Amino acid sequence: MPVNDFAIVFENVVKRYPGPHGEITAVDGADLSVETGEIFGLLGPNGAGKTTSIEMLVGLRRPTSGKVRVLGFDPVKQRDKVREHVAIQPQQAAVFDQQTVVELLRTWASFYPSPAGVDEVIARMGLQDARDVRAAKLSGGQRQRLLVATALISRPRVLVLDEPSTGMDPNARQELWDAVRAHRDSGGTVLLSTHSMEEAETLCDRVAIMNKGRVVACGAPGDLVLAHAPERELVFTVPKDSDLTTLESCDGVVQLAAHDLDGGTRVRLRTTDSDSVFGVLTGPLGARQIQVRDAGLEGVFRRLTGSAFAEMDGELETAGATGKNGGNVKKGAVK
Ligand SMILES: Nc1ncnc2c1ncn2[C@@H]1O[C@H](COP(=O)(O)OP(=O)(O)OP(=O)(O)O)[C@@H](O)[C@H]1O
Repeated sequence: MPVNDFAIVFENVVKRYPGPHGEITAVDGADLSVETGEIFGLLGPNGAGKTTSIEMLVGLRRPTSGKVRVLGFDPVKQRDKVREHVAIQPQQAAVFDQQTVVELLRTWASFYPSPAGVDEVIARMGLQDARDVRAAKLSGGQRQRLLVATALISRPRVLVLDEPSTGMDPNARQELWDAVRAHRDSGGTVLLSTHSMEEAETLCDRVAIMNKGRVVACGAPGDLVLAHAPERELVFTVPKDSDLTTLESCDGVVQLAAHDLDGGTRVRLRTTDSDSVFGVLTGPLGARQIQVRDAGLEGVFRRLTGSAFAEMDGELETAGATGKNGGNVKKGAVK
């Protein structure tokens, strides 16, 4: 796809800030491209460079080097064009506390030549009950949704949200997600930063994981899990005194723990090749109550930015032998 067909393009983007002990490299050669009509998530630990990237995207900061394009426009040189088509949720300070939700959105709508309908945006953000409530009296979640509503009022082609669900309860978050999806479904593009793996997995078509100013992985959440965190944990029940040696010798088995219960033996197994294990489970072993869990995006994130698969460790406290694949195959307590 030619560069101009992407809604957002970063090519080898570097941003350095002056610091007390020399320059700080906030973004260190980042490359990414966001297609028109997708919900794209930026993930990364604190200080990874997400906010700096967003600020460069909307023309608030100039890259030290590299190329940033939004809808084909240079956000620094063509800031007016970018303002016309790209909206970012404003910061809290931009909300006038004494205005009601409807008054405030009417004010925002007056800034644009062909704004969205105020009541339509109120409904889309689930703010009907708060329509005539002053901004000062809104809950944290309502206020956050109002900020996103002010961005939607301009009918942006690209909607940029910096940690939009912060402070929202599950219902408010669901409404936000529905509004973001509706924006995508009507042809818009969304770029959002988030610290919530659930938000990234549930909402985003693709995500980029940033670490130390670089994009270290990019793709659909499911594809990233397959590529970077292939381990699966399987928990199942087999008849008491089953011979587990065939299972232990399956390709990819990393760890196995077994614990006798009243109705059989409960087994917890970690493997990088669940297909090879499944044949044995459903065939000779006659396993029941099979549960499968992957590490999700959380596992990818940990692996690429720090520790790997830590959430599964510690649950398998057992003494054991070494399996065929070199990992520890352990037998003992399973909770
Ligand atoms: N105006 C600034 N001046 C100097 N350094 C800055 C400035 N803004 C950000 N930084 C530094 O640049 C790096 C990247 O910061 P940035 O805020 O872009 O990261 P982030 O991924 O958004 O982090 P968070 O998740 O905490 O918001 C950090 O080391 C930060 O301290």
